Amino acid sequence: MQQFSPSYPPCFRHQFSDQLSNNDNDDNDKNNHEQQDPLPSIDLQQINLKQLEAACTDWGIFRLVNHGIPSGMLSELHEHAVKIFELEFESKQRLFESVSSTVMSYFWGTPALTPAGVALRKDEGTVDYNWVEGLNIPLSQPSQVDLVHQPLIRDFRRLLESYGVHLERLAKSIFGAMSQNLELSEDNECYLSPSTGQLRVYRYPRCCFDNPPKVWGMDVHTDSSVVTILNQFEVGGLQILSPKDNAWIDAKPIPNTLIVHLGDMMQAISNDKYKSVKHRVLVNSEKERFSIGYFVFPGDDCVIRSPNYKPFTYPDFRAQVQQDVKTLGLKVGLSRFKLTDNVDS
Ligand SMILES: O=C(O)CCC(=O)C(=O)O
Ligand SMILES: [Fe+2]
Repeated sequence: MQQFSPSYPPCFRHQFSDQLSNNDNDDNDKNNHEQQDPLPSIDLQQINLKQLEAACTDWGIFRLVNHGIPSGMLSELHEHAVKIFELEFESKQRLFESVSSTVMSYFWGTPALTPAGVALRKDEGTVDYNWVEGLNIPLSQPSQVDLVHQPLIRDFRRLLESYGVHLERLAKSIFGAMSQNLELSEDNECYLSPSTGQLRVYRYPRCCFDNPPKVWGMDVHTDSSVVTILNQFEVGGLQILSPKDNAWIDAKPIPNTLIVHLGDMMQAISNDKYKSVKHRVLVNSEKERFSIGYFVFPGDDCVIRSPNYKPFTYPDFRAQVQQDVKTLGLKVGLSRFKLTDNVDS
């Protein structure tokens, strides 16, 4: 029998036999290098508007190549993330209690957070954990990083800020090209507000259950953002629901490529022409998985006007999502703002 690491939150510390259980993801990992990548690919240095349009309408997700982020920066991010998550759980909690959530906050069990970075759970009922722990880093806040006395957090925050500068550049280019395709006017510039950028660094602990119920690293959802730019390190597990044939497909990690998801705000901005793609993360019994997501939103005062929707702002949307998660335990999403009775599929 092996005991899971003391760095895991107690609810993830299960004993398991060395003989590993059947896990969907084991097969995925083995086949990762053999399967052909099904996702469309966009070259950031020469964005082909036609290809981008097809990726946005047919898929709502694409792989970004030639993004210009040095690979050394990505490995450094990975090293820092490992170092922090590997701290003993109780010291990790104490460490994050000592810094402001405007710098970095720590959560586990759910990716749903309040604007202040606190994990948001359903009021009552079964506790239904996602097998994930994470760090939330709002890039919008003046970081005050010089005032942080914890070198581990201070240095990681600095590195994340440099990474954030690259991501802002990427998000602006992608959004600019999508705006051209959608013929958005200059009045709609506020639809993407880089000051809302936020990073999430995740560790998906190893997980082994001999018996279902099935546990998810992150269960099926759409992102609320305009766009999400995701970097997954080495270990796969991300799956997307292909809008083409409604089948789950692996979005495997390929070195030096990033994954771009269109989020709910982009679906609304495009009046449902582009899709906010459904995705989920599988658990893995053999390896821990790390990823970093960048999420960017419309400006707080920016009203989204789109024929299929009531005019709404991102804070209206976020408040509705938070209320639904608290009371229903799930995000209802865009259908709350639709003018017709057409509920999202
Ligand atoms: O870790 C991943 O690959 C995906 C994370 C994700 O979907 C999210 O944070 O919304
Ligand atoms: Fe997501």
